[in-house]
Order: sequence, then structure tokens, then C-alpha cells
Amino acid sequence: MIKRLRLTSSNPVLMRPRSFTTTEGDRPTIVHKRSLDILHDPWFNKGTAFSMTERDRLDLRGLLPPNVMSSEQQIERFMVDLKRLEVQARDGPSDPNALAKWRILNRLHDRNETMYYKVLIDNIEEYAPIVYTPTVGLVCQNYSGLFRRPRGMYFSAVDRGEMMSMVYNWPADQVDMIVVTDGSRILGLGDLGVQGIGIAIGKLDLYVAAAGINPQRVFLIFCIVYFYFIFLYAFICPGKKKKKHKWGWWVNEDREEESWLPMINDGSSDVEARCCAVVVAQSVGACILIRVFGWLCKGVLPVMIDVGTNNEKLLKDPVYLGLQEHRLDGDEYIAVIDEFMNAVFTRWPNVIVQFEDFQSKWAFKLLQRYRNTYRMFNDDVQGTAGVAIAGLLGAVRAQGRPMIDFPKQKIVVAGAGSAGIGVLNAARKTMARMLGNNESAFESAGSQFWVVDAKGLITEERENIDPDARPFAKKVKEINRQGLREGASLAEVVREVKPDVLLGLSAVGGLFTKEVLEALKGSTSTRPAIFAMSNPTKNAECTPEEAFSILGDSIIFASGSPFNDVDLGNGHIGYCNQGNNMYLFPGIGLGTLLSGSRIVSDGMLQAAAECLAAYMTEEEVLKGIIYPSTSRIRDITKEVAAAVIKEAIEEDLAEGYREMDARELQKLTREEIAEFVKNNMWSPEYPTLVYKND
Ligand SMILES: NC(=O)c1ccc[n+]([C@@H]2O[C@H](COP(=O)([O-])OP(=O)(O)OC[C@H]3O[C@@H](n4cnc5c(N)ncnc54)[C@H](O)[C@@H]3O)[C@@H](O)[C@H]2O)c1
Ligand SMILES: O=C(O)C[C@H](O)C(=O)O
Ligand SMILES: [Mg+2]
Repeated sequence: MIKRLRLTSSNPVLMRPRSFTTTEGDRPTIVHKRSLDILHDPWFNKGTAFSMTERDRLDLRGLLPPNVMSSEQQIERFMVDLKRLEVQARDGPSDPNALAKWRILNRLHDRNETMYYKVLIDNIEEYAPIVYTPTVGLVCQNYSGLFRRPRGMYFSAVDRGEMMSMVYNWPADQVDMIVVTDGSRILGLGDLGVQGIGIAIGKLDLYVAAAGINPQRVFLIFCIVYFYFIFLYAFICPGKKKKKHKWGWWVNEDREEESWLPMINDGSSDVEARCCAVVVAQSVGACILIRVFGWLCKGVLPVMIDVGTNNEKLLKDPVYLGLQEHRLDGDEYIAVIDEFMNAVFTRWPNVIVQFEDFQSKWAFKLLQRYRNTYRMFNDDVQGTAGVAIAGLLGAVRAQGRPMIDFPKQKIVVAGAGSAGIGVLNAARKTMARMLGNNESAFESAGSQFWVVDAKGLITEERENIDPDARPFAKKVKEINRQGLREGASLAEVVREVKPDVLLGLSAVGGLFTKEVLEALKGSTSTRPAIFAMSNPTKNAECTPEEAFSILGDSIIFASGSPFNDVDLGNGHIGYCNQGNNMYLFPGIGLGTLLSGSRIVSDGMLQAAAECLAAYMTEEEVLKGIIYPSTSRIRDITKEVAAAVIKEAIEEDLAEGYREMDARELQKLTREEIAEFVKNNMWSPEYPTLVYKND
């Protein structure tokens, strides 16, 4: 009795890839190691969850305690350990406490990736602040001491001329996402040199948890092996009459059961022989393909480009892990980054590179240099801009006004670095589009912003003005009329301008002092908005308690790092929104990957921002909730990715992804695009393991 397997959907990519969620009984994963080697491989290790049959198959019997645990029991046991830390911490959350949690999670990451990502996804609200901001800042500050096992790749100034061959040291033939930093501006903590790799690792954890980017591309290998099986099977073992199986496969009418190996025979010796041939051919084929495509495929890659550090403390620190020399600059610096980009795109032409935490001086230059040639974006400039735009539009809606009123908002921005300028440029363009998208609309939009940096209000009189800030320098005549001058303090600017929005991207904790917040009481808005977006927590321009206590409960408040909501008494809650680029970068990356767009266009970024803005309901926004909670991050990422893909299709940039070519993509409705995204988001489940000799 023979069954023939075939995909049922006219569009194979719309089908859920079964290997993403393989469990015992489904198609297994073939491994080339046994015994302790399996237990020491974080990707295949299941620890106490190995079943007895698997323990026998993989020579594990006796190497583990006898009680077989379910994955749920395992997580429960792990959580007891993690939670014990909380009970013992008498003073509540503290730095050592957060670091201890990070260590426990990091050790889990080192020994069992599947369980690590499951814990992270199922408890994202609780553990995002540990693997991401704010704790990741502390981790970066202490990374030389915390370093145990390497994660990611390091390219340094001494590797010049070698990078093209070095990229082949990474054991994966497919990498989807790279997050790269040069460690020059980690959060608001300044130059942390090589220790900045922690931020790239944290961002990629969110790529896996929020966007379902497969941390290891085993799936690809299985697709190839699988279609190879089907081809052989169809060719050598012609079936009889077929019917559709409940899982969507075609099977022979007289065959109810489905199994992953097509080795059923109908009693005829001829068919039996042919089936045997198929099985042998499949095994040989699988081995060859696994060899050819590489077994251990790391799909996400954190990268540190160490060009030295200007942090004097690190330069003298005897245990510092990076190059102890001053940072490269000028053409030498660019040559290193050029070489890195050339190397990674040569080995992985389809990879997406996210630039993270580069000092402003280079953030814009590198973005302009690469954005039309490579699939890349700068999270701090472009991701932050999108999140801020979504929040600013939310703040307009929260006033009970339509979004189209955005160009009437007066906005004071404290901080004119990569993030501040990124937000200013995007906000100005958004306003200009709403005003008719012409030269005069752009001019008039520019007048809605007042920018204050370390030297005070930026005007045309500023000496040696940063070229990126120049378009926002205030005209002297105009500010004189407002009673202001070059270098006016933030409090003066807020007092005179009476803005609707005060937005901080200054990296200066406490910058929104009592005086500044008191000045905001004069705001002409019914619901003034405060965005204290600097990270980590200690660098926030103010806390929600400070803001609500001075300005009352009508304000809108958002911060870059998470804070708790504030109990305002009488049943009133002061909502603290987390305005962090984490709501966009995973969706921008995933959408770019699945659309197959060769670049990340302004339109794709705009679509991502608009999607986030529209995600919040009227009711939520009126309450003052302008960003979703982190617990919804996987859903919002799916929506953002779908919006990015749709825009890429409309701009004719989408070249497709795997079986979903550009023409197929174009036929999809908005709902089908969302389904396509959902089906390509990886979820951590233990696969059944089968050993095969090399
Ligand atoms: N929430 C988010 O999603 C998000 C995203 C990106 C960056 N950030 C945060 O934004 C901050 C800044 O990042 P960046 O890349 O722009 O840094 P940056 O160093 O390039 O820029 C800092 C800017 O702040 C200005 N500044 C310094 N002291 C000031 C003061 N007393 N008053 C007003 N301005 C002052 C500086 O002149 C500079 O223009 C960091 O803390 C970072 O963590 C947050
Ligand atoms: O990393 C974050 O939390 C946000 C942002 O990218 C930053 O640099 O602060
Ligand atoms: Mg950043």
C-alpha cells in the first residue's frame, strides 16, 4: 500500500511549515551526535525532557536523572529557581538582582536554546527588561567580567584585510539578521567599546521572541530534504487512488494513518523493493544535503566591530576584552566598516543588517553610505523615528483630535543626536505630507520644532552647527519675537513656547527637572505629552511619578525603558507607556526579509510607523495608552511586518521569499500577507531527535 505526499495549498508558503513546531510524533530532526555531545549542544539539548526512547536512541540513558519531565514541568522548575531570587531580594528590584536574573537566563541560553526562547516568549513582559533595556545596559557595562561563552562574531581593527575569509568561520550558510554595533554609544551609557556586543545580543533575542526569526535555520535544510523526498517518492513509487488527509497531504484512499516516512508497502514485492530503494535514496540524499547546506545554521548573528575605544576607564582596565587603543577615525574607520559590509553580503547576500548604537557622528554617514546598496537600516535613527511618530500621533488622538491635526503641534525636542535628529526629520516629513507634500508644506512643518541640545536652543547663530541639526536651527528673528535666544535653556524654551509635546532623547537622566515640568504647565494643549525616551532607566529625562505629580493626570507619558503605571489615587491610573524602538525593528526586519526587498525604503519605514499608530484603539488612546504592552509584541510585530511587505510590494521592491516569488506576493490580500507572516514566524518546540551516522 503506497501513499503519495503532496502539498494541498495552491500556495505552499501559506501553509504552516510543520518543522517549526515539530513535536514528538512529527517529522524528526536528524542529528549527527550522541551522548554528552547532545547534552552540550544548546540547540538539541532537552535536558530532563528527553523521553526514554530518545535516551536509548541517543545513548543518553544513565546520563540524566531518571524522571522524565515535560517541557512545562521543566519551565516550572526553572522558574522556581528564578523566582527564588525575587523572594530573597529584600529591597525589591536592584541592579545586582537584575544582573543575577540575566546570568540565570544567559546560562539557560547557553545550555538549552529552545527552553530559553520559550521562557522568554511566554514571559516577555517580565524578561524583556532583563535581556533588553534596562538590564542589558548593565550587562554591557560589566561584559568583560560577565563573558563566559562567546556569542556572535567580533571583527576588529587588527582584522583588516581578513574579514572576507573570517565570515566563513561562522558555522551557518544562511543568516537572516545581523545586528552590528561598534560600541561607541550604548544606550545612554556612552562608549563601552567591545562590551557593546551585549546590545546586539539583546536586540537579536527580541528578533527571535517578537519576530519569530529562526535562531537556527534547520528549517531550510528540512524543506530541501523534504522536497527532495517528495520528488523521489513521486518518481519511484507511483501511488494509487488518492484522497486528502486531514493534515493537508494526499494519501492513498485505503491508508488512514500518516507518517513522515513514505515506507508503506502494499504487499507486492516489486513495490516493496522500490520503497526500499526510496528509503535508502532518502537517507543518502539527506546526508548529502545536510553536508552541503551545513548542519548548525545560526540564523541570527550579533556582531561587534571593535575599532578601539575612547573610554579612558576601559583603556586602562586590565580585564577589558577589547582593543586597548583609541578609536579609528576618518577614512580608516570607514574602510573597516566597508570591508565588514562587503564580507557579510558576499557570504550571505540576503542578510539584513541592523546598525545599532553607533555614535551620531557615524550613524547618519553610514546610513547614507549603505542604504541604497545594501539591505540595512539604522535602528536608532529610523526605528526610533517610527516609534516616536506613532506615539506623537497617539498623543494627538488622545486629545480627542484627528491625526491630521498633527502639523499644528508645537514640539520641543531635547537632544539632537542620532535619535533626536532621526525623529525630527521623520516628524517634519509626516507633517509636510499632511499639509500637501510640497516645498511650502515642508517649510511650514519645520517651524513646529524647537531643538535644545547640550548648548541650549539651537538657532542659526550657533557656531560650528552640526549639519544634521542645521535644518532645525531657529531663525533669530522668529525666536526674538518669542523672547528666546541662541542657547536658551530647556526651561526657558518650554516656558515661552508652551509646547504640546516635550520629547527627550538627550541621554541625560533627570533633564526634565521640576522647573522644566512646572514650565510645561503653561502648555496650550489639553493633554500635554512627555516622552522621556532616553535609556536605560537612570537616563530617563524624568520618571512618570515626577511627571504626573507635577502636571496632573491628564498628561500622556512615555519612556524608553519600562516604568510601572502610577497610582494617582481615587481609582485613577497614570499610564506609563514604553516608547521604545522594540515595537518596530523586529517587524521592519521580518517584513524586509519576507518581502525580499533589496533595500529598506522610507515608504516601508513609514508604513511600519503608521501600522503601530493605528494599532491602538480609540478607547485605549483616550485613556492615555498610546503604545501596546510588551505582552502584545509578537502580534504587533506580525502586523508591522505585514505592513512593511505590503508597502514593498506597492513600491515594486518585493522580490519574494523562498517559494513565494514576487508575482505570488502581489496576488496576496492584506489578510493573506498577515497569514504568510504568521506562518513564517518560528516558535520554540522540542523536535524529535533521530541519530544518523556521518
Ligand atoms: N526609546 C528609544 O527607542 C530610543 C531609541 C534610540 C535612542 N534612545 C536613547 O536616546 C538617547 C540619545 O541617543 P542618541 O543616539 O541620539 O545619542 P547622542 O549622544 O547622539 O545624542 C545626545 C544628544 O543629547 C544632547 N544633550 C546632551 N546634554 C543635553 C542637555 N543637558 N540638554 C539637552 N540636550 C542635551 C547632545 O548635545 C546630543 O545632541 C540615549 O539615551 C538612547 O538610549 C532611545
Ligand atoms: O536599545 C534600546 O532600548 C532602544 C534604543 O535602541 C537605544 O539605543 O536606547
Ligand atoms: Mg539603540
